[in-house]
Amino acid sequence: MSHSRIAFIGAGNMAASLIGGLRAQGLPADAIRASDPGAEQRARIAAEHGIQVFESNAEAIQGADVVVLAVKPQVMKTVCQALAPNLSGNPLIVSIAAGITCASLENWLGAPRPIVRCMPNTPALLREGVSGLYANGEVSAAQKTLAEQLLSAVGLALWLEEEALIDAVTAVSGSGPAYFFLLIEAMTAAGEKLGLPRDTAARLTLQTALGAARMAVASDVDAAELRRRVTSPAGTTEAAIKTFQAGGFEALVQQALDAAAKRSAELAEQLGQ
Ligand SMILES: NC(=O)C1=CN([C@@H]2O[C@H](COP(=O)(O)OP(=O)(O)OC[C@H]3O[C@@H](n4cnc5c(N)ncnc54)[C@H](O)[C@@H]3O)[C@@H](O)[C@H]2O)C=CC1
Ligand SMILES: O=C(O)[C@@H]1CCC=N1
Repeated sequence: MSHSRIAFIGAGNMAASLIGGLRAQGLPADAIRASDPGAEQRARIAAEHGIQVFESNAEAIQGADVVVLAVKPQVMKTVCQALAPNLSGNPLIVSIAAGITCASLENWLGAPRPIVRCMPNTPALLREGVSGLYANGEVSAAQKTLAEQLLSAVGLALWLEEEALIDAVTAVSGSGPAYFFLLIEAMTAAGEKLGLPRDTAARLTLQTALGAARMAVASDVDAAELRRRVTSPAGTTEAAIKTFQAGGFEALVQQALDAAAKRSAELAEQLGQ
């Protein structure tokens, strides 16, 4: 990574997280460029990270070893078709867009190209993200290492053998932070209904979420065993868990993730044309 030049197309939230992670890992500012039509985004990212910014995508990719596509899925086709004639030196293309396949990218970029498709998540902002990565057949071993270094700058990076599994990764971890936020919202509201001041209910919930996640990550036993250790026979936890299970909690989680994975595949179908 130390000698690679990286260009970001789109300087929004995910690009800012990735650039922050790369800078924190010691990649020099002059190795990173970014382009965005938004003057505000350009000014913010330049001020925050000291990198060179461009209004023109074509200018930003000059001399790049890695081009990171960090625009919304809906504009990806237009962006790629405009980039295609300006790509020289066959850089590694890294796409973080939800629901855009390697086949669509290859089609829009106009030639077989080394492409790594990733699904990161927003905790990347705190370098606590996790990403699933898939490399097409054109990607060299050195380029795979580059992509992995890029995504591991903001968290855990896990390779996938099949591109279709990106839909499952999107369902589990891409959208996943929102499920935990929903549980945090619901537990805070329930604590308030039980009589706690809102702020106390929120702080109890948040620290419990953090503590439970840290315990589960650090532990050498699985989550089911950790749950059993909290659950005294005929105690309070058992009363709550039985209520979750009577309401079909596990089946509901499966249905929710099935819906997310299905939507990811549908988006690929719709946006890939
Ligand atoms: N937010 C999330 O939880 C996740 C997002 N992603 C993917 O990351 C990608 C970026 O998402 P965010 O950073 O959240 O969006 P964002 O809206 O913050 O950033 C996108 C940026 O692209 C810029 N842009 C628009 N048209 C452009 C063009 N023609 N050329 C260059 N830049 C252009 C916009 O001005 C904006 O700054 C999306 O494809 C999304 O699917 C992936 C995983 C999780
Ligand atoms: O909701 C979405 O479609 C995107 C993809 C993963 C997280 N946000």
